Amino acid sequence: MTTSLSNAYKDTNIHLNNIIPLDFGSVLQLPESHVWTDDDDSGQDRRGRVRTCLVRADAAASPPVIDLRAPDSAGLAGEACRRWGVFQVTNHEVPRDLVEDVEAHARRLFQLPADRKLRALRASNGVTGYGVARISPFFPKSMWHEGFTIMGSAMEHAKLLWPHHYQEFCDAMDKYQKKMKALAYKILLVILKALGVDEEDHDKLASSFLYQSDGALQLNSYPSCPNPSRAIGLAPHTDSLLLTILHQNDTDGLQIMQEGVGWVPIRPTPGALVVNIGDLMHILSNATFHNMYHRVVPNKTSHRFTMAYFYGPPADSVLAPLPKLPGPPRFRAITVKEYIGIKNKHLEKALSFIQT
Ligand SMILES: C=C1C[C@]23C[C@@]1(O)CC[C@H]2[C@@]12CCC[C@@](C)(C(=O)O1)[C@H]2[C@@H]3C(=O)O
Ligand SMILES: O=C(O)CCC(=O)C(=O)O
Ligand SMILES: [Fe+2]
Repeated sequence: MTTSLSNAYKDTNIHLNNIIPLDFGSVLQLPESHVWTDDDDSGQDRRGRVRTCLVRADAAASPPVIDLRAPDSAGLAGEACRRWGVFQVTNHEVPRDLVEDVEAHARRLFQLPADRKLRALRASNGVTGYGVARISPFFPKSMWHEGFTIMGSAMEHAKLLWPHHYQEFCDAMDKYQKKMKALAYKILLVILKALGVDEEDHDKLASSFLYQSDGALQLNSYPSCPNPSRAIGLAPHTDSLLLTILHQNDTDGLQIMQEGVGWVPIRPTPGALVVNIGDLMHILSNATFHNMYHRVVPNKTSHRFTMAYFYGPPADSVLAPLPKLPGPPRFRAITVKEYIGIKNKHLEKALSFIQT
């Protein structure tokens, strides 16, 4: 029997219940707790600096936008994963009105008064509900961000937010997670193909844990910020699982670190979804695919809303570099739960603990 993905995050040593998001609606100035300097965002690693190396959008090449119906989508995705660790997809078959509906629900949620949102605060050892990003304890300053995490049904926390009117929210989240799961599976197949896993192998691997992957949905809000050049929306990090599918509203903010170049913005492209490679896919690809190191910066005048769907195998699955790949394996085999445990202790250094 497999253990669900949520199990990988339960009872870890991250305790967030004493860190709560700021009441963004009530502040006119950037509080000292949210002022970042170049040293504050380095976390466990010095690849990132707050603002000093943002490249102009037009000065750098950008990750590609790939049409999922194109016959060469696997080749293009493979190239993008090797070079960037991220690409955008169109023709993904997620209806535009569903995306808009979920975004509208997210807006409604984050616009609730602070005391109402705190009713749904994530429990100290829990995974779901309202609160700050899980990476918060690794950084000395607070982020200009609030989030709401869902795994499966959102009912438990939605009832606390809207005691009589939670059903519509839950239905929209269910519908969106179903669509995301199907899309993530489709993209997983495209990426595996790019790694040389062909259809024949799929039959052999049909019962593999990879194909039993599931997801978590994170609604993110980055309110407009009185002094965005000194604040951070989401501190630099990599996502831990196989891949993440992100919808961003029309407000810029997401940036990826490209070695030797700097922070490159990933601008919202109408109708496209951003797909990025996480740590587990980096392991599976024997480090040939980048696990995208990224951050979010806030905006002076507009409010950024995003929906991130994190996709990964059951907690007790064992992951290792795919055997077909050339070269000696660069990582030892590890369960998803063990990896998340290491990440929750060591953040960006986690991979170095499992290098061979
Ligand atoms: C399934 C998940 C991935 C995530 C932890 C979570 O339970 C939901 C939030 C996700 C997030 C978003 C911000 C960065 C990140 C590293 C974090 O701390 O929370 C990711 C987590 C992850 O990729 O492990
Ligand atoms: O909101 C964004 O643009 C990115 C969100 C993100 O990186 C995350 O939730 O892990
Ligand atoms: Fe992320």
